[in-house]
Amino acid sequence: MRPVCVGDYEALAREKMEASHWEYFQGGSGEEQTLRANRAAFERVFFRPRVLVDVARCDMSTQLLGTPVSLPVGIAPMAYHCLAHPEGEVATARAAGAVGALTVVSTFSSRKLEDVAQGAQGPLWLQVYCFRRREVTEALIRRAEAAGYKALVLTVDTPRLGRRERDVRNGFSLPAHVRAENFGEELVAALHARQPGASAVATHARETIDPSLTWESLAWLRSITRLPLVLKGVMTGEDAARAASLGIEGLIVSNHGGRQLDGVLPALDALPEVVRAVAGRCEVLMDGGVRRGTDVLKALALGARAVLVGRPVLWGLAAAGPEGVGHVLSLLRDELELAMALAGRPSLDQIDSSLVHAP
Ligand SMILES: Cc1cc2nc3c(=O)[nH]c(=O)nc-3n(C[C@H](O)[C@H](O)[C@H](O)COP(=O)(O)O)c2cc1C
Ligand SMILES: CCCCC(=O)C(=O)O
Repeated sequence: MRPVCVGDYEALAREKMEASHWEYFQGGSGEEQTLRANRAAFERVFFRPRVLVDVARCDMSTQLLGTPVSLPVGIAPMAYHCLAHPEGEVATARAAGAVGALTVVSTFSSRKLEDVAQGAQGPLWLQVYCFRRREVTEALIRRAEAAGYKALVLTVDTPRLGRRERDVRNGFSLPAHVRAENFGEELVAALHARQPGASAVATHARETIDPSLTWESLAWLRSITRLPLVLKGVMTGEDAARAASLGIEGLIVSNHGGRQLDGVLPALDALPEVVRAVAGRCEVLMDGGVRRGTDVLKALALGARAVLVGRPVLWGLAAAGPEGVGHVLSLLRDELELAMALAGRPSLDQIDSSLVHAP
């Protein structure tokens, strides 16, 4: 039977994938406390629906940093889609574009960012990791500008990689046919070096990503690009207020899908304090554990302008290629539309905290 909800794709994807690649996708860090908590947080929030509202038409379209999108659900930046499907990020972005959804492409995409842009009909942002070698980051940003990417998403929760014990046990490394295609050979060789008892992705991150990045470094980023900046991985009101005061255009409340600091608050629980702290000065998105249209509605009610979805997109891609990605996004869109109708909130501007009873 065709999957009826996003979760149905999980088992289908698992059957198609090599076990250690699957574990890289699925895993979190440490005890995976935060990974589980991201999901559990949605179960603690309940709706307060209004009735006798005309819901004959529900409008989900909005703008994200000036980019029109047809739904407030986009694709989170994830490395190495080619582990799921040979067309990788090209297939993902094409499918997202077909439903009018935003795709955030990872620094570590397994297809060149230019090739992803060429195949996509929808809006693209580029996620950036800041390298120790600044010229590598700068060159990446220049290419993103030339290829028409509309914003940069700087990931700030990854000075090093979290310890993902599944990857450590598997001695995870990239197979030869899956490459970090945005970079030349010398920069990515370590990703393919198999070491028992170590994750090659973690070793590589330690060698390449700049762990000394600070708030002061943002001025450098600003000086080399005019694209709007989004910080991904902000989890406190303190950091959110600082970002807003620096004029950062967007924040993504995220704990990296439970893959970085284990024991961090679920992203949904951190959302309200971030929204409060920025007080409308930047656009706030969230990711982590979104698996249902009702999850999207809860995040919007708690102040997110939009959500990003991570692993379910890879499940769709592994199980059924671009059609699978398109189906995952349309399931979320249709579930959100139904939830808005049943909640008596036919447009996004009618969704606010009065819609939820949060603990
Ligand atoms: C396989 C995988 C690879 C990821 N790669 C990146 C990445 O390259 N850059 C980044 O900022 N976040 C990365 N993330 C984190 C996602 O952007 C996102 O924060 C997280 O997956 C959201 O949680 P969810 O998977 O529960 O939806 C990755 C996540 C996964 C599962
Ligand atoms: C160096 C980062 C690798 C991709 C990533 O962010 C992840 O696996 O979560």
